[in-house]
Amino acid sequence: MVAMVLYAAIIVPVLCSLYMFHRRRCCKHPLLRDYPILGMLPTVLFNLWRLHDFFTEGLIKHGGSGDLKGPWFTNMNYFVTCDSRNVQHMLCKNFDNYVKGHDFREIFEPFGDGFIAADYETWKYIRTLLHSLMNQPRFKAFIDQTVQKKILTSLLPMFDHAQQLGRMVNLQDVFLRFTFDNICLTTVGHDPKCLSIDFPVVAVEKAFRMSDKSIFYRHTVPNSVWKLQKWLQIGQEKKMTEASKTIDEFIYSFITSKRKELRKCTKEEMKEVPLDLLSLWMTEEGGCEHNDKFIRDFAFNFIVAGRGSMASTLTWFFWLVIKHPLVEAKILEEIKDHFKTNEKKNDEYGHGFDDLKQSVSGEVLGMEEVKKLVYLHGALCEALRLFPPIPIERKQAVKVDILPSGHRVNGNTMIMFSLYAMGRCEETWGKDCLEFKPERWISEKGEIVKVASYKFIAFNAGPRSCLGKDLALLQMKMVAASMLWSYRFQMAEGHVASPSHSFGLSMKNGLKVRIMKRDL
Ligand code: HEM
Repeated sequence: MVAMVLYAAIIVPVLCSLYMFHRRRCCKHPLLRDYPILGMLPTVLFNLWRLHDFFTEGLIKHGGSGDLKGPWFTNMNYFVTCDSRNVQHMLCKNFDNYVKGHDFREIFEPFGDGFIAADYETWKYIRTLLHSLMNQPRFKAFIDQTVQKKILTSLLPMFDHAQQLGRMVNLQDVFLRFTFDNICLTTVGHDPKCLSIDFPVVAVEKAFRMSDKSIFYRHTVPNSVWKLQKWLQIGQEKKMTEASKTIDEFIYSFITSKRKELRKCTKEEMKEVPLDLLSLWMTEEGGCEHNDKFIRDFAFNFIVAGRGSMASTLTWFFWLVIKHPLVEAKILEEIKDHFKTNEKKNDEYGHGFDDLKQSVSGEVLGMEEVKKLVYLHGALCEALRLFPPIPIERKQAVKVDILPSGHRVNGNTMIMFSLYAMGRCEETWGKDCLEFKPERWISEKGEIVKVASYKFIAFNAGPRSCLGKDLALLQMKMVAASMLWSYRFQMAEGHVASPSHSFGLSMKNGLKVRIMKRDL
């Protein structure tokens, strides 16, 4: 017995020292204090309430990059960076060496083989196809008309109703509902009508929110924990399974009905099919030959890509604009200068659409019209710089590489880059980087200043950059212009804006506002 205790007294410290030595070797550039066994977890938990700002400060203090180590045995170890040279290297120059990887696909399992989680040939194939579909003028015209109708028939009437009743409205919830209806119309041609005056609970929209939550949860615990929960079907994993079932039923029902309709069509009739993305894809050469699961993954990924990011940007944009009345005044002045002195002409969608515009109160501008609103564009870019909807992205190195900052990454190193911190770097944005200044986006000639995408990173950079960037900016300008033109918004008393603990950068407790009609 005594021998055993003596043996343990020698072996345990030796093992601990070896472990510490190994840990120091692997963690040459610690970002935070590395505690025995628990790693950097205690410091992260202590600062959870201001995580993005905390990481921004830490990264800037350490020259833009460093190691983040999770507890022992969890394998939650990352190289973290906000150095735009590293990001340019990973996303553009040495793109092939940095993939989403197997771990990402496991965590993002509901995304299946869709473009968000896929790598290599599968990703390349879908990207090429999407690029050609999204660039068709008739698809852009379809989105333009869909958004205008949605603003006129759902968004503005809902604000009118709330304003008449003197009700507070949670703008974040409104934008999530609006963008969900809108992206469902764009993807499958169906309006789930989440945005209406009674704020209904729509099962499939609720399921998408739950799926977001579950994927975030998987980032916060070791893989073994959520996998065990999934196997036992308990906790958040049980909710994920239920949400996936609802989402799948929703998407598969459209795939089945579209297949049936298309089978009946002659070649000539094919040209007249609806212009939603799924119909367009399924009428492409070979489009119908993909199996249902492949088309389901495609639709799921597109709905996710087009939903949360716009809702998040609009929420932070309105919060910033409400806090900066001078910016609001300049946006209104710009709209007035361009449109309110002349008769607006917008008859390209025919009589039916014009009749609709006559029959509802409120104003809406089309995509061609909002292109002229440079200051509003700058204000939205500023919101995206300070509050990128996807605040952190992850990549996995395939082979050993030396980053421009001098850090070495090994094959399989997990890398995170903070888009949030990159928008707040003094070297890129100057001493006033924390200020909301739409003017920084406008040149002396009155044009939008072009910033390299690996610096203005909200839409990602390189071959995997956002395919919906231009459409998203135009749609958000249409929404913002029509809302600001007709209403004034006042923040609820005592409202504190802080990011919630979620995968996207949403606002904790939403954005509650009082609405007043604007007299111009
Ligand atoms: C404010 C709005 C938006 C922001 C900030 C944004 C941002 C991003 C980011 C950061 C990525 C890279 C994701 C990754 O690889 O992990 C991405 C990809 C993508 N986005 Fe957006 N997005 C927005 C709106 C949209 C909209 C409205 C659409 C579609 C109508 C869209 C379509 C796509 C597509 C198809 C990709 C995949 C590109 C690829 O993997 O090759 N996005 N977006």
